[in-house]
Amino acid sequence: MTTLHEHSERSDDRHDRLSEPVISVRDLWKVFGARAAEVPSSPELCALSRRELLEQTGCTTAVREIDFDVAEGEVFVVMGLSGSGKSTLVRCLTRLIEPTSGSISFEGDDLLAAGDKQLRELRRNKFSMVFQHFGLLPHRRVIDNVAFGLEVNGVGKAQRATRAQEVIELVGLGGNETSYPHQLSGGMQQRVGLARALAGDPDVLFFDEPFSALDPLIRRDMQSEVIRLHREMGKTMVFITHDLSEALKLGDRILIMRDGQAAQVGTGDELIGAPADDYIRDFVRDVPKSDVLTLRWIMRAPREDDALDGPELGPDVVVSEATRRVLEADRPAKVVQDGRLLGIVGDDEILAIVAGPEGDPA
Ligand SMILES: Nc1ncnc2c1ncn2[C@@H]1O[C@H](COP(=O)(O)OP(=O)(O)OP(=O)(O)O)[C@@H](O)[C@H]1O
Repeated sequence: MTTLHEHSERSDDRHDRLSEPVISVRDLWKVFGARAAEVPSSPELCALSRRELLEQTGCTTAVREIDFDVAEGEVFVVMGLSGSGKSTLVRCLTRLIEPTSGSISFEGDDLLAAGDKQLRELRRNKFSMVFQHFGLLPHRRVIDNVAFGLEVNGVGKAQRATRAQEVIELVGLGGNETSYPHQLSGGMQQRVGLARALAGDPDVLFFDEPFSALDPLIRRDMQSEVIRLHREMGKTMVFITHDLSEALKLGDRILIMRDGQAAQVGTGDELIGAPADDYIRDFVRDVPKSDVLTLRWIMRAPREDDALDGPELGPDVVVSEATRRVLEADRPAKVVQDGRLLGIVGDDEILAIVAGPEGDPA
């Protein structure tokens, strides 16, 4: 499994970004089938299993009672197994699929009330998508693929060439402007996809399993690239994946879906440190906890015989990064925030996570 250090570097500024949500989803349902509209408000139909519902009504509930907010500048990951409803949910957020019921607001406006014209505007100026299969135009050079959205939006030739060149450099594709997609590797093609998505300076980037088709090493490069771009540009991102390590690496918060429902929404350390149920516990079982859990999760109250002059560390420092300092010190580390002692962490707390038995931290 990949190490998750990038995630930990990112977590420090996570708490600084509380603001009005960019996207706000409440009680969202998407049911497929002729009788779809009946399902959300019918206690009898809601009580049926997926299979029973399908047999009795011909309907499939892909998204069920989902609530979440995405904050400005947040990377919000939607993850789950195949068929759990990830794509349907995210397509509802851009109205590529019409939800059956519930509400979605985008930048404070009711997205479900938007007419065709408004939707076109939103898709042109506010949303961008990056897909698994790149969606590049084969007969256009890299620069023309990147500039395509700008061209559609009526941006003049000189201006779109300048902007396309800018984003091409940004994603590390400088020198490949005149290549055709088939002349590029999968990773480079996906960089073109990224550049194209960034060209119009959207408010939100939606990623639908963008790296699933790439080799593992290229995939890691691309994940790091997304983290770097996010650091540089601070864009709000909604990212679908079925890969937990990818979710933990990229996500400020992660929504884990199961059979259309939200099994848990939380930060990586919340999912690992406080799994909502056995399903999540099982899901996160193989994650190296020391790479995700922070000192906040393992600290304990000081005892009378504890020396309180050990090294000071913040509560959001990841265990794997604190390990050496704690083990090298001859007294426990103090977990301190804003000058306040929150708890202490000694060798035992560290070793229970780094070397300890499989299972949840105490
Ligand atoms: N157009 C449709 N008509 C009927 N059922 C659908 C339709 N689209 C999706 N579904 C069903 O809704 C459920 C959720 O599908 P969805 O594609 O959103 O899941 P997913 O988590 O994105 O899966 P994957 O990772 O395989 O893409 C599945 O049971 C799927 O069969």
